[in-house]
Amino acid sequence: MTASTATIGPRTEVPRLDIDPFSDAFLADPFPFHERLREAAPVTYLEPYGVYAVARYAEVHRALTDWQGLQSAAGVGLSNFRKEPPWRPPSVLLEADPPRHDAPRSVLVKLLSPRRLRALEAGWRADAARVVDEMLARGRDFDAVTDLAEVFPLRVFPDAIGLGDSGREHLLPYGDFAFNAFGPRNRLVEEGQAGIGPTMAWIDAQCRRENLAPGGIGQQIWEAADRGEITAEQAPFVVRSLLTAGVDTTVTGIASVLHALADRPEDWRRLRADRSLLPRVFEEAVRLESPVQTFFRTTTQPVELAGVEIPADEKVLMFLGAANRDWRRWHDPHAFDLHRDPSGHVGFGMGLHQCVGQHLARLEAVSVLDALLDRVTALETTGPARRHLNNTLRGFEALPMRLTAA
Ligand code: HEM
Ligand SMILES: O=C(O)c1ccc(-n2ccnc2)cc1
Repeated sequence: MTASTATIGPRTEVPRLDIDPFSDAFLADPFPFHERLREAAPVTYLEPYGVYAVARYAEVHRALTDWQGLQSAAGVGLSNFRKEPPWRPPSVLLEADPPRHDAPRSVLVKLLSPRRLRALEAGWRADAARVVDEMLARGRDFDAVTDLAEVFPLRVFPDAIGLGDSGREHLLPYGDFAFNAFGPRNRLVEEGQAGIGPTMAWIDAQCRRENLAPGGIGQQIWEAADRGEITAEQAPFVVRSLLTAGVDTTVTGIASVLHALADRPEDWRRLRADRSLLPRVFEEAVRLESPVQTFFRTTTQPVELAGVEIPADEKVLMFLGAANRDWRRWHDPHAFDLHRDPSGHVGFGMGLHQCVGQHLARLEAVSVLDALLDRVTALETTGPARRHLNNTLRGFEALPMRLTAA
């Protein structure tokens, strides 16, 4: 590590670190790098990309909530939309600031609220039971990723949106590419780029009103446009945000919670006896594993952060996963603790852009966990987890496991 320092702000030096947060080494095992970033200073400067970085809880929380000083409309990836064109029309939520951000946000807050999702709950729980029964019928050994975490979201989410039956195989590759695209044009983006054309065309087609089934969330977005809550120009992009975010995130989230709970017989017994703990278990898994590891902001003016003045028009990389394991905020931060109060974690962001899909993600995860807890008395790993590398998502290729049927 070459850590030279340079006085960038008038008062506090900012360590310049030679750390590439999108290298295979970092993505495969971020924790040693998170430690270096947190302990170097509240604000650091990453030389490989010429961006500022925050990794401690306090500064990440500040960057997430100061949406005027650190905006999303210049992109929440490495690319600064003020300097280079985005790879696709920007998100009308994730890559928008008030006032443009407000109407699409309020439509999704309503359509994805816990109350609205309750209408889906019975069906999702029945589907989770079927998926687990099908798995159990194949024997004790399974892969928590390919047999469960990837199966269940694709079983329930496209139907909830109102997608047609054909082409759903495009959803995972599209999400994987979009989450890679928040990073630099590295190998992960290059590999995803090849062949993305037909996938992008399929995604764009599914956003059109005529391809969305009546009663689905997609159609409800178009009906919000009919009521003038959003414009007809915004409607397809609101649908697109759900297609982009709706699968890879929950696949990663479900795999993360199974990875956290495996080989913990005491916790498993506790949960079989008391299901009211499940929502908190999911939140603790999202804190500890942080399926979404990073997002950027862009300074709109000189911003003072922990005594450092960051000039205008600079990219600031927020290490959500590092903040969620900061000893300054969390007792025993690297431990999965069923009894901890995980509220305040930044795994779903914080403030204006906080994840509007978190209730849907939680309902999927709780449905799967409940179905497993009903049928299984022990969940053990039978081999090493294999990581799936992505510039933004921290997920798995494989999670070999063995279960003991009740
Ligand atoms: C475990 C699963 C998930 C995680 C960890 C996650 C994480 C996040 C994070 C960190 C943000 C904040 C982004 C920022 O501040 O720039 C966010 C925003 C968002 N999420 Fe999620 N997400 C998940 C699942 C979902 C799902 C399933 C959906 C949709 C069905 C979704 C839709 C959104 C949208 C639309 C935004 C933008 C909100 C806004 O800009 O106002 N997310 N999510
Ligand atoms: O509008 C988009 O394209 C878009 C919106 C939200 C996400 N996201 C990230 C984490 N949870 C959701 C990703 C893409």
